[in-house]
Amino acid sequence: MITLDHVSVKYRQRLAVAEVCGTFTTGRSTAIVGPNGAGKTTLLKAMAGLLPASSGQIHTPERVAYLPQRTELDRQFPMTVAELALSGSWRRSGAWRRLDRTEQERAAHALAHMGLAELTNRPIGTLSGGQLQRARFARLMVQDAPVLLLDEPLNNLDPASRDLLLKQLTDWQIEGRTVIAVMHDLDLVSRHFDETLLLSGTVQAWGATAAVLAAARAEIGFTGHSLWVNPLAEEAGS
Ligand SMILES: Nc1ncnc2c1ncn2[C@@H]1O[C@H](COP(=O)(O)OP(=O)(O)OP(=O)(O)O)[C@@H](O)[C@H]1O
Repeated sequence: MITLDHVSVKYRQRLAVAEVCGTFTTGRSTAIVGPNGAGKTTLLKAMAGLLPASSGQIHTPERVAYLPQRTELDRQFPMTVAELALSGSWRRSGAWRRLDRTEQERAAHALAHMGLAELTNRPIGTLSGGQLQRARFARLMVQDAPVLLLDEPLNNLDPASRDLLLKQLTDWQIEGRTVIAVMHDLDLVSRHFDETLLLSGTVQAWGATAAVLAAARAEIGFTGHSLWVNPLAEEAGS
């Protein structure tokens, strides 16, 4: 169970996320949704331990794996697809220790599962967007963490890659892992996530997906592409 207790996160003096309180239950999936600039990525990074909370407490008793948004920068690392997947075993093998056969087999299995068996020796810079995201998912599979924090995992993908990764999200849920993902596609959210956190600087709603999305649509017309006002952005005068 991950608990957020009055969590706020600032960039310099400016609040990006304010007073978030709530619980992510072990084994449940949660979508974090909200308009641009709502603080979704910021909250996920804070939960991954990559940004400090400026106030409040984040309790994450279990090990987390974090998938940042995909960017062009990802392609610029001089590594192969196999090396990317294998880097998920870092915690078990240590940065400089020789990687044993078990870890290599684990990475090969994850890549095959992601349909990348033929591409293992390719530099990641030569992959398509969908192939790269599948390789990044293979790395997550190798990490084998009980909690997955995923930032827009299904954005801008070809249909085949999207379906494959969606199935992987479902498999992780069936395995009892806690899946927390920033999502923009509310149809996918309504079909695949148990709970939804609607964020706009502060928590607007958090609970069962059907109820949160129904309230969001009815009360504020939030469609996933809305121009809904972020109160923290208003405060900052932007
Ligand atoms: N590194 C940074 N330095 C300063 N301000 C930042 C930084 N990263 C984000 N912000 C600001 O914090 C606020 C929240 O940004 P964040 O990226 O968390 O939003 P988001 O909900 O993930 O948005 P999107 O849906 O557009 O990805 C925004 O006002 C943004 O401009």
